[in-house]
Amino acid sequence: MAVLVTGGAGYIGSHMVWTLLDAGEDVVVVDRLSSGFRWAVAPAARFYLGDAADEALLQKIFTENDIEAIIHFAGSAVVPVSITDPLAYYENNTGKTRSLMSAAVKARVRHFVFSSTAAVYGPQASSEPVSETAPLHPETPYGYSKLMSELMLRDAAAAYDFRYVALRYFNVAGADAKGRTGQSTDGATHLVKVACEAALGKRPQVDIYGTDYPTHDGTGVRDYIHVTDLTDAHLKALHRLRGGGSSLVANCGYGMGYSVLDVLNMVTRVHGHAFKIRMAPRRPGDAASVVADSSLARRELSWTPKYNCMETIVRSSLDWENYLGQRSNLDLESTRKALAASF
Ligand SMILES: NC(=O)c1ccc[n+]([C@@H]2O[C@H](COP(=O)([O-])OP(=O)(O)OC[C@H]3O[C@@H](n4cnc5c(N)ncnc54)[C@H](O)[C@@H]3O)[C@@H](O)[C@H]2O)c1
Ligand SMILES: O=c1ccn([C@@H]2O[C@H](COP(=O)(O)OP(=O)(O)O[C@H]3O[C@H](CO)[C@@H](O)[C@H](O)[C@H]3O)[C@@H](O)[C@H]2O)c(=O)[nH]1
Repeated sequence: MAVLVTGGAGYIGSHMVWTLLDAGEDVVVVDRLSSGFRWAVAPAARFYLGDAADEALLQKIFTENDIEAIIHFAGSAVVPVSITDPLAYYENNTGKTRSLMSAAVKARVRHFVFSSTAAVYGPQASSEPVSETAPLHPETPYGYSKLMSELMLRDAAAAYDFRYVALRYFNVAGADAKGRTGQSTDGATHLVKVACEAALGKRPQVDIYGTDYPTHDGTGVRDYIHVTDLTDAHLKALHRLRGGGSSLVANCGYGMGYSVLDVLNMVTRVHGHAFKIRMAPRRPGDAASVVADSSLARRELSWTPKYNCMETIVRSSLDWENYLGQRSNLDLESTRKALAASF
């Protein structure tokens, strides 16, 4: 029996593949490499290049492998782009999730774990910490594209022999403790990645988007979760579904809020050198503070985070950024091309 990981060449998906392999699972990946990298996929996983909604490709994957569960990461994840190009987000995040679910139901794949997001709550999430029963008012097409997928999962589970766990991620950061993978996307917008790049001289500075929020220092507060704790929650979700547990929607965060300045100070401290910081206006769609009530995931999934420490998150991110810097762009590019040519 194998687990199909869609988007397994991306940031979170590539960590999921290692978490599954470390747990002795048989892993199959499908990824179209729009933002992921072939070299990021652990060699022991079987890789299919293509779209996670391509019916013929999925049919081939289901025929060639005994897929028992799907963990679905493939999607578009840059929130501001979802505002300028909403239809692309509804297509890739909602329409293609529907196609994948339909193929799963037809092939009798009964277990599905889905990448959802804290963005489903919207800006009123400021009354912290936010639990799963909070009103769902996404501020962006990205949040709606994920919420609509959650609703499809709910209805599919009511109608078919199909169960799911949707995990609403808060701010994912950090890299594999063994240095096997990390966040490699060019032009990333996530704060921890941006700050690590600036610390290592890959960017001229970090802009702080808003200094007048009603938070302890005026900058935005978020709940940063280490990517390996997140993938461990997915593994626990898989165990729940296999054990006959009911479908579940649960937050994944630590319940600890850090401001932008807190994060930048930690990067400076761990790195050992200051880097340039610039005050900038608020970014559209940003909430003042978003912190998880994660008691449901801890209870229902028996999930106990192991890396819930900002210093650990930042250290692993800096280690990965250093590693990327040591491998020249040429090296990464030629690895990528050579692998792509082999398909
Ligand atoms: N990073 C975060 O903070 C965060 C927070 C909440 C939710 N999420 C969700 O988690 C998932 C993974 O995010 P990530 O940060 O790893 O992003 P990522 O861009 O690094 O990974 C996405 C992967 O999916 C692939 N992909 C995209 N569309 C595809 C398609 N139609 N078919 C096949 N492959 C496709 C990309 O090539 C990439 O490898 C996304 O669904 C995202 O919305 C991320
Ligand atoms: O260069 C930067 C980048 C970010 N920020 C601030 O840092 C905080 C975190 O921003 P970012 O890392 O971009 O994450 P979010 O906008 O909070 O969104 C993330 O977290 C959401 C869940 O809460 C996910 O759904 C999204 O995919 C993911 O991008 C916010 O206050 C931003 O305004 C800056 O000040 N400067």
